[in-house]
Amino acid sequence: MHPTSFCSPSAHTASHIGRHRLQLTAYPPRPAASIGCTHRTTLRMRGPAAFAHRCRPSNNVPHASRLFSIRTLASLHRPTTTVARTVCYPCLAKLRLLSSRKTNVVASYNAAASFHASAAACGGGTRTERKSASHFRRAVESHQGLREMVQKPSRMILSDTDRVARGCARERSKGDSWEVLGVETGGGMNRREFKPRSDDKRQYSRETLRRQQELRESTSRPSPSRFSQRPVTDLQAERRAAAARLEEQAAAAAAQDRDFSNRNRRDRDRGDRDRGDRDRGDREWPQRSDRQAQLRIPSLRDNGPIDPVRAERRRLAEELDAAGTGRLERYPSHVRERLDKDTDLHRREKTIRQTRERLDGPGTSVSVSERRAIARMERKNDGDRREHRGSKYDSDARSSEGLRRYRDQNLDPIRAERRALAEKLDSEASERSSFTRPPVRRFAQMKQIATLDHVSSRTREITHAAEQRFSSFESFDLLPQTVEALYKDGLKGLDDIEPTPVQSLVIPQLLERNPNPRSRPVSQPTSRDKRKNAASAPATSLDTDDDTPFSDTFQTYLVAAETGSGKTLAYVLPLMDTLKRRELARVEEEEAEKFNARNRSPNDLNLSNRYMYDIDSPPVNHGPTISQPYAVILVPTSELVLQVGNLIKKLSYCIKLRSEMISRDFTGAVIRNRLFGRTSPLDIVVGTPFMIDRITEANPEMLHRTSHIIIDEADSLFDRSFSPLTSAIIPRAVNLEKLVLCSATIPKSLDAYVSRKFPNARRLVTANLHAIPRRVQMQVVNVEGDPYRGNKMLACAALLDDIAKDATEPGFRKRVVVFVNERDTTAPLTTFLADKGFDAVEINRDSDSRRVLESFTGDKEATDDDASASAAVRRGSVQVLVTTDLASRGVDTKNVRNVVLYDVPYTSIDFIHRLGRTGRMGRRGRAWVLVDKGSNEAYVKEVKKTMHLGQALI
Ligand SMILES: Nc1ncnc2c1ncn2[C@@H]1O[C@H](COP(=O)(O)OP(=O)(O)OP(=O)(O)O)[C@@H](O)[C@H]1O
Repeated sequence: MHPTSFCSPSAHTASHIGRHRLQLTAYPPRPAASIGCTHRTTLRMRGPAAFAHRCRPSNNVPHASRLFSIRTLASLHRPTTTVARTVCYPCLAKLRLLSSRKTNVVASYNAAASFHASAAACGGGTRTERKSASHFRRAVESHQGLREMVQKPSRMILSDTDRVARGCARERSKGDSWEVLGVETGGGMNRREFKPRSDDKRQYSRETLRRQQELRESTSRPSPSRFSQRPVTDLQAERRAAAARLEEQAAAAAAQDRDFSNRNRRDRDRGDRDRGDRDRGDREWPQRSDRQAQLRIPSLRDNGPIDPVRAERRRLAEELDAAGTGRLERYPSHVRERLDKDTDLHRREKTIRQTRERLDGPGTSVSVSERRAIARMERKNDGDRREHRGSKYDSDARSSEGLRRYRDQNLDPIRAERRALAEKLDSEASERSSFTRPPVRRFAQMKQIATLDHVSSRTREITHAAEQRFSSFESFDLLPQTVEALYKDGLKGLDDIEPTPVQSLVIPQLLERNPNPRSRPVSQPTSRDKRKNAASAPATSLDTDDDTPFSDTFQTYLVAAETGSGKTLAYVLPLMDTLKRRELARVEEEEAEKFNARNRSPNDLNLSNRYMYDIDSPPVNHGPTISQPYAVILVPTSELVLQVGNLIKKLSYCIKLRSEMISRDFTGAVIRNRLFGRTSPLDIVVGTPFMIDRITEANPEMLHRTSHIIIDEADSLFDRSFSPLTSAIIPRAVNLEKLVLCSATIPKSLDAYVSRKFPNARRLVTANLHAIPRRVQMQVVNVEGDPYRGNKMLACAALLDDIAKDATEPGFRKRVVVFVNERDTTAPLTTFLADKGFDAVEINRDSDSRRVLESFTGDKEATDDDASASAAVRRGSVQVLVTTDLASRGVDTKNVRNVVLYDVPYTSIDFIHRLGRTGRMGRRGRAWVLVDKGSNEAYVKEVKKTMHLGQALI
């Protein structure tokens, strides 16, 4: 800013100032504020000589001269009692400057005045003004403070009188005097209040003190437990505390040292050099080495968790140091001897070389005795060298470098030992690959309701490596028809199909290449067996204390991967492939038998026709027999039966297998037709535990040929409500070979149950298990404040309206799933939303969920609505599904981008499953959580933070 903008002096100012040479008095409490001026200045003086001077903006007296005249008047009367009311910023700054420099104040005043005066002249002016300008330049050059001001003009400086007037500071009367509160300069962004400097200083020092205090407190906290999982800063704090302790010790030792030397000096001064006294002093004062031992840096092992490799290293080094101080103060005698000898040899050789050089030099006369001495030295050296021959000493060692290396490697046992240990530790550390800290569990609210099992980072690392191995479905050992079925029907319409992590991990494990697995004879169960089975059928649930493990005649797998990661195909593909291989093997066997029968020799025929009149007894009709599927897939709901059953049916078309679905969606007649009296054998049955349990309870033989049971959504099917049914089905499959438990979450209860009942189960979990993908964005909406004031339904409707309006998914009907906690909420919420113009449907046990879900799981519907459509039309184009957790598990809502959690889920498990309905298979998704005063907002925020960090929920 040009200086003219903050003052309007004239030649009069300079001359005026030049005439009056007054001494500026410093005012101790507020030196700057108490001597300034403004365009509206009032001076008040205490006592009988009270005086007031008022200077209005309209006043023609220039700025600097006013300043000066005020000072003149003030100093003529009683300067120490003068209190100016307000001060404009440039003057304040200058006067601060001046008052802080007590030397030659008059000259400085002149400089300040000329600074004002010449500022106007810079833009051209009268001769006097130009003269002032040169004066000003000189003044600025000589005056550091002014130079700074010119170089850095303040943005807060006022330019015209109106704003100056507006910028006058607020005032407050205090007794009979006026107190300067500060100077306000302008409004808007430039508004700022200047306080007297001394206050700033005090404030600053208080703040600094507070920070220092905090730092001291934090550094002197006790060492944390290894498992308290506090962030790294704690470790740093402890290190600092250790360092502080050390410093204290050092200071104490230094004080003792000083004390000791003072005492010695006193002794010396006293002339007391008696040996006895000195001995006494030595006895009192520990030896130096002991003191050093006392001051040894304490190991950081004692101060919380550090990298174990480093800790071990440090410990060993300390041990060695301690051993070295006591045992080997210097090298052992034999080492010392050897070293001395080496050094002697080296020295002698040097002397010989120098003498020889001297002898060979021109005109040198050497005495006989000298020649003899050299010859003696040479002989001795030769002898020493011969002595060393065969030892490790070689010519290389004669050079200083070689000697050092030789000492390092062979002679210094401490260093050698240290080096060996360091190498050992390094190799051990590299074997252990990398040290990974356990995941930081910093979330208190989540901890309180922690339900999920902890998967170690080591397991995650291993599985992550396994997930990377397969880049295409062809690289698995699948039958060609299986791969073809996948491309043509399973993932129809998708390009660049690659196995997902869970598929890479699971398919190779579940695939079976041996077409002739062990077969066990299946006997028809007697009524006694049935009774026994019924009695032994465990009514186990996750909570029962029945710890009897299931039979270990089959392999158990626990497969867990994040939602929407393709778990269904991960178990369906290897299952169908295995069944197809077995069928092909059976067909081959039968053909071979037929072939053998055709080619039997006549003798064999005679033998078989020996009893030619024997006839087979006619078949006894026992009524229709139940089909015995090779595999059974259990899922919790009839919606999932449809979803999984349809996928298998699609794949079966190419692979040529037979599959059926059984759920309450089908009538009894349909189910009977599907299971009884079939002409062709059944390969796969998909059903709910309820239906399969009822059928197999009456007809246990249905499962006698079953070699594979797959339990999808295993955490649900082993919970309190389903577990008795599920656990009863497993033992009925007497020929079971593989049991696969599949889930997106492993609750602690499931983990404990699997460990108890299937101790040999193999766990196949993906690296990202229990983590909600970052591609799902979650927002928390607090409905308590304006404009909703606790009206959650209104907040939900407003949210849906926003979704309807936004520019996402152009050209398609948007789909939103709204999750509620209680079944009773679905109906009123759906009605409310429908009243507001949304196309809202609910799904509960009584509604036709099949039709409803189809519209949410199918492909996206196109819409003609454009941005200019009315609000009602836009709302109508958003499909809203209001549901409980019924639709939160397994339902493949792959085209849903928006999920609203109307209620905060009770557990992390529900969070994962509900949010898992969006952002499936690498797609993006959005989620909103509505919180009111009854919800645990802190918990929701922790979940959000965890999602943001990409960590697993707990
Ligand atoms: N390799 C693949 N490439 C592309 N899409 C796939 C692949 N595997 C599966 N999908 C598709 O991903 C979607 C989700 O699959 P699926 O339902 O099996 O997930 P999920 O892990 O069982 O989910 P949830 O835990 O919610 O039950 C399905 O639409 C499926 O067709």
